[in-house]
Amino acid sequence: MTTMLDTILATKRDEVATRRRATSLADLSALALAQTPPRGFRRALDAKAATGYGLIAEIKKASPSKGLIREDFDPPAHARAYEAGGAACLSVLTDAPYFLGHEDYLIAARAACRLPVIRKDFMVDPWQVIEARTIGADAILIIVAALDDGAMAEIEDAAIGLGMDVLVEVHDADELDRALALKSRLIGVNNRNLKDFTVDFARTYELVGRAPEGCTFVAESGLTTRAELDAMAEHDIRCFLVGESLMRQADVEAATRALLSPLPAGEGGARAEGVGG
Ligand SMILES: O=P(O)(O)OC[C@@H](O)[C@@H](O)c1c[nH]c2ccccc12
Repeated sequence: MTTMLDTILATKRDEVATRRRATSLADLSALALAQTPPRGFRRALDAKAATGYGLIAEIKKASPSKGLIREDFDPPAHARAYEAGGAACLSVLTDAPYFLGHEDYLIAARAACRLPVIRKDFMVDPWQVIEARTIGADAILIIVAALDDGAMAEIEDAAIGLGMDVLVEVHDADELDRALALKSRLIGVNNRNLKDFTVDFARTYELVGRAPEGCTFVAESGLTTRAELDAMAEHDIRCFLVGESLMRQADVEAATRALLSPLPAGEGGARAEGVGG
């Protein structure tokens, strides 16, 4: 069966082949090395998680499963709102065909704030990692389901060589084992199955217990309310990647703050109001 992920990856391979013809590796590498150094992505996330929740807030215009998410899409304004609301890091979708993303959105968002930024795209070739650095990305995503072990290691080494962090995304125990054979200890569990788009928080709960000490563990996708984050925290998960539910709010800054702010004293067991959920 051809899955959505297969389709996206096939398109991505064609796109990368075209881009590779337009710019030589030497030129691209020179551009990457001329950038200011990466902002520490994992460091920023861990710092926030030490005293609260570490949020990777995503700038996302549309998705294959949801269509258009944000009509008045404004990456620099969203970046400033996320930063003011207390996010640790940004994620910016750059895939155009399926997510209506663009490299320029990442450039504009990063320039508008001081947060580290992950390029959220489908990496199939180390060439894309160098390209990500030329637009300023501080981190990249490796989707374990999309790559064989050799390709994952090559892509990770390219990122490490440029001083970038790598978020390694898994959705089952086999993928987690393959992720842990890499060097990065920043692991994301995608609650959304990229093959059929179903969301299941149980995935995160199952896998967090299998991650060794010293991992930064990020729950990704489908998160909407403060109560959901608090439930995850009971399983020791303190880092989250949230896109759609924040992007649908008129006041992104207030919604981000509401998601992250501590519960008022005395409300211990009762859950605070969520955003949009
Ligand atoms: O918008 P959501 O449901 O909050 O999810 C954000 C993020 O986890 C999701 O966009 C995502 C996770 N992994 C990905 C891989 C590719 C594209 C997108 C994603």
